[in-house]
Amino acid sequence: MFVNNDVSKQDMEERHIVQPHDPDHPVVLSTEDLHVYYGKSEALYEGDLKFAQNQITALIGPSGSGKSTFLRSLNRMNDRIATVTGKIMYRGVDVNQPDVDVYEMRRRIGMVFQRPNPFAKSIYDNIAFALRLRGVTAKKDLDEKVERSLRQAALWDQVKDELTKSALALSGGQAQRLCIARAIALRPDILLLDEPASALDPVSTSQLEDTLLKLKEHYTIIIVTHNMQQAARISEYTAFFNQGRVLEYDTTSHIFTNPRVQVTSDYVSGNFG
Ligand SMILES: Nc1ncnc2c1ncn2[C@@H]1O[C@H](COP(=O)(O)OP(=O)(O)OP(=O)(O)O)[C@@H](O)[C@H]1O
Repeated sequence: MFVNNDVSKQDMEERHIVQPHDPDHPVVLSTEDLHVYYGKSEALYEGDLKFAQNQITALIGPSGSGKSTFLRSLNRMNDRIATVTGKIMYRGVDVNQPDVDVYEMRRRIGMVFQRPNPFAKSIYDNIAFALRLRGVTAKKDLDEKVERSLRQAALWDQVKDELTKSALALSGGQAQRLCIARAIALRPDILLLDEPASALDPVSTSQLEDTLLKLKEHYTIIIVTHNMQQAARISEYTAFFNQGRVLEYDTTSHIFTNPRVQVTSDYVSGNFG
């Protein structure tokens, strides 16, 4: 009756995966036969997903279903804590190979975490820090890049007169946008966000969503969220995870208005568990 853990045979038979295929938004990242193990315990089974350029993809599903495990594998944040097998194809290169320069890869595939984690430095230096490490030292260049990043993260107008102030004095929503500015300062291609609004109030959450909608003009965004309305509001594609498997993947409108898998339907309508 049951295949691994509590995924029922019915869920597996109903499994419905529709990969994006839009010529205007080609696939930039895909996983093939991705499995993740914490010790001997398998946390992710066959995560095969494709991600479309300049689109937002939401990863949803109950707690412990493997969303963060999947997301963190994409730029190898799980390297030290898990065994990740399978391919992670980024623009034709399997970045899950041992000879890949992980540091450089993470410049292209950046991440923003659940809790805002600004450095104990000034607002300016939070962004300039990584730029300097990468050899940007001329003040004019740094100023330009700091401003561009803060503008894209919709924080510039609020902080432009206090760039030397400690980042630790920012509100939660501002601090999270600073972390986004920090991530985009290096001009990544893909932005991974792990529940970035979970610690924010509704106003800050709404501002963050507006920011993400603008950022998708420049970046491909993959976001883990527990907030169904948020997924519905901002994403073009949604993947539903359950018990370490992707049970349904489709356009967000399909997932929310016409889900094919019963457990997806139960989850998005709040009848789960
Ligand atoms: N560092 C770790 N060591 C061991 N097991 C882990 C670790 N991180 C996650 N797991 C396990 O892997 C499974 C998937 O967890 P994961 O955090 O990916 O789920 P999730 O869907 O993101 O959950 P949540 O929504 O609560 O963040 C769970 O059984 C979890 O206990």
